[in-house]
Amino acid sequence: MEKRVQKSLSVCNLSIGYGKNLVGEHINFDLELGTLCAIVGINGIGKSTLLRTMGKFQFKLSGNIKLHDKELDLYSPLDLSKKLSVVLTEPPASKNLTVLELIALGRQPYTNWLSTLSPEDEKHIQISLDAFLLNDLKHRKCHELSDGQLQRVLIARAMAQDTPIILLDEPTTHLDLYHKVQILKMLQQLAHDQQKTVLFTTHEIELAIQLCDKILILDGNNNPFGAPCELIEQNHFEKLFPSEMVQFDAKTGSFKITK
Ligand SMILES: Nc1ncnc2c1ncn2[C@@H]1O[C@H](COP(=O)(O)OP(=O)(O)OP(=O)(O)O)[C@@H](O)[C@H]1O
Repeated sequence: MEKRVQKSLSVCNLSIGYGKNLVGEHINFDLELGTLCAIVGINGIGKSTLLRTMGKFQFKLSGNIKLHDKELDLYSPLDLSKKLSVVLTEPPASKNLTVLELIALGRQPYTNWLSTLSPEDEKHIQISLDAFLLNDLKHRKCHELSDGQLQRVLIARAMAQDTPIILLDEPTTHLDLYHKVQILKMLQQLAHDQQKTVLFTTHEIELAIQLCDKILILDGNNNPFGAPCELIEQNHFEKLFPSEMVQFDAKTGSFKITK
C-alpha cells in the first residue's frame, strides 16, 4: 500500500525581509513529518530572518507559509503554540530557573492559568529529560550550565511542548565538535523517532550533509532544496563560497581551502 505523505510545513514563493528591505525571495520547500532539515548559507543571507518569519516573530513580505495545509497567519497564538515550537539564539530571560522549571515552561500551552502540571505534563517533561540526558542536571539553575548543557535544556523544553514542528536558530553555535554532533544526533532522533519536523539554521554544512534528510541552501538566487546527495550531484555546494577561498569536494562531502 502506498504510504500517505503528510506535508507538515510548506513554503511557497516566500519573500522575507524588513519593511522595504528585501532579504530573500523565491523560497520554496515542503517538509514532511519525521524530517530533519538544515537551512545553510553565507553570513547575512537571511537564515535567521527566514526562521523568525516561519515562527511568526516577524511578518513575511509575500508568499505562503502553511503548517499542516493551513496558513500560518490564520493560527491563533494558542493554536500555534501547539503546532510549532521555536528555539532562538538569545539566552532565555529565565536563566534563574532550574532545568526542570525551564523545561516545564514548554507545557504552558496545555496547563491552566495556575500552570498546574497534570500527569500528562509530567510525563512529557520526564520524556524530554530522558531524551536529552538531563536527569542529573534537573535541579541545577540554568545559569550554572555550560553552553552545550543549556542548548540541550532549550531543545528539551521545545520537545516538552510536544509540537509536530520544531524550529531552531543555530542550535550548535559555541559548541565543540563532539557536542555539535551530539545535539544534531539528538535532533535527528527527535525527528525520526518522534515523527517531528525539525528545521534548523546552521553553518555546519558538512555535518548537515551527513545527518540531515533535507537541506535548504539560501543562495540569494533560487535557493535550492533537496536531499544532501541530490544537492551535491547538482553542484550546489560548489557555488556557496567564492572558489578562490574554499572549494567543495563532492567525493568527501567536505570543503577544502584553495591553495
Ligand atoms: N532587525 C533587523 N532589521 C533590519 N535588517 C535586519 C534585521 N536583522 C537582520 N537584518 C538584516 O537582514 C539580513 C539577513 O540577516 P540574518 O540575520 O537573517 O542573516 P543570517 O543568514 O542568519 O546571518 P548569520 O549567518 O550571520 O547569522 C542582513 O543583511 C541583516 O543585516
